[in-house]
Amino acid sequence: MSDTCQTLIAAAREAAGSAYAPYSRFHVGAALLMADGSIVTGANVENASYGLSLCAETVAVAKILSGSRGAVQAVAVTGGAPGEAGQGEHVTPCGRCRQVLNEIAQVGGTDPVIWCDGATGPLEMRLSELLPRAFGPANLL
Ligand SMILES: O=c1ccn([C@H]2C[C@H](O)[C@@H](CO)O2)c(=O)[nH]1
Ligand SMILES: [Zn+2]
Repeated sequence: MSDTCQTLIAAAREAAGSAYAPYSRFHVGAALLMADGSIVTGANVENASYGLSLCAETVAVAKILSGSRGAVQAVAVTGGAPGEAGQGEHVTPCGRCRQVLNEIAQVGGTDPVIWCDGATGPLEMRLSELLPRAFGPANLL
């Protein structure tokens, strides 16, 4: 595993510790590596009206697009029971988060590497592999 992957997964696991997930008790953390070397993290934020819950990746993307709007080079995602992120199955971004992540890819002109944390080691793929033929600005009039 590269140092970058290790660092980003560690940041995602730490972020998972800040999850507000009293309903699913599934704590997710996301860490996004910016082109300037900084790391932006997010954790899932649930709601008693379950459908209003926000995924960790979406929280992190909202931070970026409402702030610096820098280019994202890599993303790490992890999840699990409290204190056990990364100790189970690989956690891949849900369908909605793939589309949300595609927006930062458009803004930064990148195709970020996505590292999905899991007990057997991280899965690595590009956003374009997770979301082929994505809907984007080119589809709009
Ligand atoms: O990519 C994902 C998938 C799920 N979750 C959250 C949503 C919900 O709070 C909990 C269980 O689905 O995990 C994320 O944060 N990211
Ligand atoms: Zn999601």
